[in-house]
Amino acid sequence: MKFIDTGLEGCTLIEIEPIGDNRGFFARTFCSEEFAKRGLNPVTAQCSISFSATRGTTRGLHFQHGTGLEDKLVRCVQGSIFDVMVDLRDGSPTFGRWFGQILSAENNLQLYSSKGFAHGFQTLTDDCVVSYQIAQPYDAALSAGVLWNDPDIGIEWPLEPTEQSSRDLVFPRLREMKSGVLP
Ligand SMILES: Cc1cn([C@H]2C[C@H](O)[C@@H](COP(=O)(O)OP(=O)(O)O[C@H]3O[C@@H](C)C(=O)[C@@H](O)[C@H]3O)O2)c(=O)[nH]c1=O
Repeated sequence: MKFIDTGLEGCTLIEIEPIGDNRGFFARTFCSEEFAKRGLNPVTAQCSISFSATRGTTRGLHFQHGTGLEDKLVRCVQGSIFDVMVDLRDGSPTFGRWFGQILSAENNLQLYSSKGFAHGFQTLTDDCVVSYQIAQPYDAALSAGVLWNDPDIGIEWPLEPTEQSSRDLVFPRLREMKSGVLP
């Protein structure tokens, strides 16, 4: 696995390194020892997947509050997505900045963010499957979000959204939040 700096401390791009042979390939997508060595949380409390049928489906931007703050590893295992992490950490020198990266079943890239980031993505193909590995359990009571198109964040989404949840459309803007998210 290669660990690649994104310019946002706490957000790391990870390139998996497939070992190919006559059958196909084998690759590690996670290794607790390597994660711990690089300061990434090696705990896995939950693995989840989502399926999005339509290109342009946009999910997020999500985070959990307080004790629910998440360390999250995201991978696209079918199709292709534009994946985004936003730094919401109070006092962070990169507060409010975002990092976006295309993740696909083919490009071998995964995106990791530590506590205090919001996450969202947009599907670039139909029939996308996104896989998550998260260090904390889901807690609906702590689940929160910030508006996907907040102009103060200014994410350059590649497509006009097609499908979104009603909840995602009414999240507050960054400037309406009382404070950022404390890691
Ligand atoms: C995230 C999540 C949702 N749910 C339930 C709540 C709801 O009934 C249904 C769909 O939830 P959502 O609408 O929140 O699903 P979705 O919008 O796909 O939520 C996901 O978005 C991306 C951007 C992330 O970063 C993920 O961590 C997660 O927040 O699944 C769980 O039971 N466990 C979970 O971990």
